[in-house]
Amino acid sequence: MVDKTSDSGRCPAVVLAGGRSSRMGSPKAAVLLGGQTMLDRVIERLSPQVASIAVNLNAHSGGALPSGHPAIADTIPGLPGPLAGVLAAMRHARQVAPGASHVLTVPIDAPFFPGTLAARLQGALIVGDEIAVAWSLGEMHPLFALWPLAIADDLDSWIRTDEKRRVRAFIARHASVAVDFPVVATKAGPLDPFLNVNTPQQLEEAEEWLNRLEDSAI
Ligand SMILES: Nc1nc2c(ncn2[C@@H]2O[C@H](COP(=O)(O)OP(=O)(O)OP(=O)(O)O)[C@@H](O)[C@H]2O)c(=O)[nH]1
Ligand SMILES: [Mg+2]
Repeated sequence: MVDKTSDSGRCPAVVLAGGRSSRMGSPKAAVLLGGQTMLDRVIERLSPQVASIAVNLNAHSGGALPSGHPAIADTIPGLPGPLAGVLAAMRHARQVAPGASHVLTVPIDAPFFPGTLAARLQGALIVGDEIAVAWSLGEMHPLFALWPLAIADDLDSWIRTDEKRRVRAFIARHASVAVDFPVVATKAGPLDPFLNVNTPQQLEEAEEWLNRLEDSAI
């Protein structure tokens, strides 16, 4: 059986922010929601859950961000798609947390993701070497996942050969467990905790949810 976690009992995490943000029109990491950048918001939500946080910025040449978290480039430059970021996350985790069996990934554009994300994904591992993936409302959220570091070499060769590089297709190659997260009950109705903010209009909607949520802890 593989260790479910790092030595601290918490896993390392990587925020996936290496996309083009073409629908938003400007980098989503720097977009403001409730007066805070999306990156700061995601880091704030993730910090109590994990052992360490790095940020995948695709072609970024490395170094630290203003928040002090390391920025990591894709390990295979020029291959589009989020799996390039997942691979970079696996390689990074192997370096910074040699005892860890998995790395958690969280995309930059889902500002209300659960505060129990890491604990519930880790707790769902059965044998210990599976991918644990978040679901809500009957839909898979494949970038909210705990990835076993042992499958990094398989991902490395698979993304070089499979042109579509679909995240779901890669998950289907391996043992996985699904973890269902409930909607968040608010006075204004149910909120999908994985609400995705890709466009300026969705950003406005997220701002409205934030105002409604002011009194309710999520
Ligand atoms: N490293 C890396 N990450 C990516 C790439 N494309 C998408 N991602 C990440 O995958 C996640 C989901 O992708 P999208 O929601 O489509 O984000 P996006 O590609 O920035 O936005 P669009 O250009 O509007 O599709 C985001 O967290 C991105 O940062 C890529 O080419 N390389
Ligand atoms: Mg998105």
